[in-house]
Amino acid sequence: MTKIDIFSGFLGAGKTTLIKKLIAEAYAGQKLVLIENEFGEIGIDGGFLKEAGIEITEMNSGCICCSLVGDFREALKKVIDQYQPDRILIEPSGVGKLSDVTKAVQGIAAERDVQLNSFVTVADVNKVRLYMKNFGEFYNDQISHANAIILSRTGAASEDKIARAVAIIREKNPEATIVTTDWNQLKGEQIVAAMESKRDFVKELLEETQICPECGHHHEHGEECGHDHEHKHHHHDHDEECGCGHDHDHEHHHHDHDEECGCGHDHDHEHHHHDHDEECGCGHDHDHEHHHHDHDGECSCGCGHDHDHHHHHADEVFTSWGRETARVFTEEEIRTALEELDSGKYGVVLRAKGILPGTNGWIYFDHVPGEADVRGGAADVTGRLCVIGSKLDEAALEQLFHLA
Ligand SMILES: Nc1nc2c(ncn2[C@@H]2O[C@H](COP(=O)(O)OP(=O)(O)OP(=O)(O)O)[C@@H](O)[C@H]2O)c(=O)[nH]1
Repeated sequence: MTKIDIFSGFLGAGKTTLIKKLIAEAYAGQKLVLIENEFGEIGIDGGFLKEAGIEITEMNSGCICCSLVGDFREALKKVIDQYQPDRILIEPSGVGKLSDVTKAVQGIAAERDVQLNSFVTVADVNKVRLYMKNFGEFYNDQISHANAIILSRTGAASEDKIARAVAIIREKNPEATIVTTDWNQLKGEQIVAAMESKRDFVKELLEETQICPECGHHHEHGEECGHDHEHKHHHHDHDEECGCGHDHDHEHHHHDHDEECGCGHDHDHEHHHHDHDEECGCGHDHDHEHHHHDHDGECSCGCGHDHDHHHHHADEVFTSWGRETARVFTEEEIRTALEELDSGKYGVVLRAKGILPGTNGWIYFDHVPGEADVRGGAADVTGRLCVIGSKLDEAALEQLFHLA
């Protein structure tokens, strides 16, 4: 039996950072395979764990949920047959839709002995609102399909910022565990436990005090309840309890997705039809009040493609620019270039990373809007850099990095 864990999350959210932590602290001693799908043509993350004996399958030049979906299934099967690992960690590209990835993985369950263990989304606490607004089609899919959402960068965020991020995430996903604590304060095992199950404090307390959750009376251990609890209203979808506190007979054994409960309370059925308030994802701030693009109308999203209503593939909205180069850079040059990326002159830059020869040793860098990390590292076979975003101006990027 191989467990499969999916780590989704938008560009630069912290997926790789989290996976590294879990491998070091929680998965020690297990036979692991990591399947990484980078959106950019040039794989840069690969290699970081090779020394640690982790098997890595890199899938670049496309999205495992769009153009590479067939290849992805084959790669999964091959990895299972070849290594019989305890766990397969899947890191989809930052612009992959989690629902597409889980579908692809579910297809495997019929053919191989696998357990779909967790679907996690890593979200940068500082960017939840922005990305939801500008890239909602992709972002909200990742948020709403996760069984746990792990916020990154909370160590430096205010209590208020964290609370606001949680509130808007909750609108899209009422069920998931949301990890709000700074990862540095948590052991890998604690994060894995949160990914795999949701703690229900009410249930735990009731069990501890031996209060019957059905009738609210105290029963001695092992004692039958004796009350007539035939009103089991398993009729809010997905085992959801009504929670409205009324003793009403739920005869209507199943609310369909859009059907109102009728008990007059505001139950949030949002997870049945997220589509309504989803953004187009093309990066424009337009209000989609009436469900997406009109069915028989032209697509108004402005991306100029003749595509299926409200379903963009990542490569219709996002592009990547990458180069391999032997050019030697100064650290100063890199820092200045990364600052420039936020100016808007190069398109909407969402992520940049690189490993480049430098005048004082090799330079490694990571960039997300408003945040650049430039550091030293080991020499590589050649220099590589990659920029991902929407409406990138490639000629301007070439000039910025003096690669024209
Ligand atoms: N301070 C801080 N930095 C973080 C945290 N998580 C990620 N980062 C930084 O953010 C950058 C991107 O992190 P990655 O782990 O590479 O993000 P990713 O989601 O794998 O990114 P993609 O490669 O775009 O898929 C790196 O510079 C990390 O060091 C965090 O919790 N706190």
